[in-house]
Amino acid sequence: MSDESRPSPAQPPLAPAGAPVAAVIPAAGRGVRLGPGAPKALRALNGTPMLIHAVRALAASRHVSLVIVVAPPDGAAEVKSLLDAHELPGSSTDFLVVPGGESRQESVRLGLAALPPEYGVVLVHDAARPLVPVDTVDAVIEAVRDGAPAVVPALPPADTVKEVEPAAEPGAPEPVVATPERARLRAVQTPQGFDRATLLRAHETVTDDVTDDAGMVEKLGLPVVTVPGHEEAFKVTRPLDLVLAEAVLARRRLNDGF
Ligand SMILES: Nc1ccn([C@@H]2O[C@H](COP(=O)(O)OP(=O)(O)OP(=O)(O)O)[C@@H](O)[C@H]2O)c(=O)n1
Ligand SMILES: C[C@](O)(CO)[C@H](O)COP(=O)(O)O
Repeated sequence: MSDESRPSPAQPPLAPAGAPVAAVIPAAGRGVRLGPGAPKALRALNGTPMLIHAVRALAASRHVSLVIVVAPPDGAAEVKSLLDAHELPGSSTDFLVVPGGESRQESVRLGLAALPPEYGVVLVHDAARPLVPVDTVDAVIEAVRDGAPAVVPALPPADTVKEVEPAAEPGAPEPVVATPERARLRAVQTPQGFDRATLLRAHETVTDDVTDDAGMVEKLGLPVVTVPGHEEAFKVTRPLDLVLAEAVLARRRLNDGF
């Protein structure tokens, strides 16, 4: 039998079951769309900084053993103090804080530069998604450990989506170019989960502007899969999102004393 016709041995999973999991939390954005104030990740939700909610959400997974927080460029010391002041009772998760960069992509890259070698699975989670449920975090981890190089939590859009020719002036009418078939569209959230080598390669090689890390893996030509997202994993972007986040926290307090 020639080498070519011999059946190839099964590929080992990229990130085998039990591979240690680290999470990078980009938290260095200004939050321009939220309006004037402190950097978005440091603004309070129910009296606690949004970033602390996000860190707790990731550390709630028993699989996550390291969280790397990417702080506003001049705010690393403040973020370290915040983490010290908001201990996570019963958690064995370790923390690192590094200063971030000009763009989300650069902030994630700076976080990855601090990643110790033993972590085979890496999650990237927006500080601006402070209320993601632990089940969503665990579903992403499970899919990566099952062999997917890149995993994104996703939800079907509630609205019909149009492709337009963007107007030069904000608010000017925009010609509609197409109506993509809604059943094939998904709105993606974080945490996005990756086999470590895949994510590092994506950040080393892809230089185009992208809005999420999975998009970089797509540019490498590698498969990205979705798992079900969650409505509470929404991104706090505009002022109304703060109202919604406070309402979700109030409902959790009523339901389970969180
Ligand atoms: N230079 C940047 C820009 C963004 N982020 C992080 O990326 C996540 C998603 O970005 P987004 O919600 O767009 O945050 P901002 O960039 O802060 O928002 P805006 O565009 O309104 O300023 C946030 O957790 C944000 O802190 C980051 O770490 N570094
Ligand atoms: C990564 C992300 O949250 C996935 O939906 C999103 O792409 C971030 O985009 P933003 O424009 O930086 O908020």
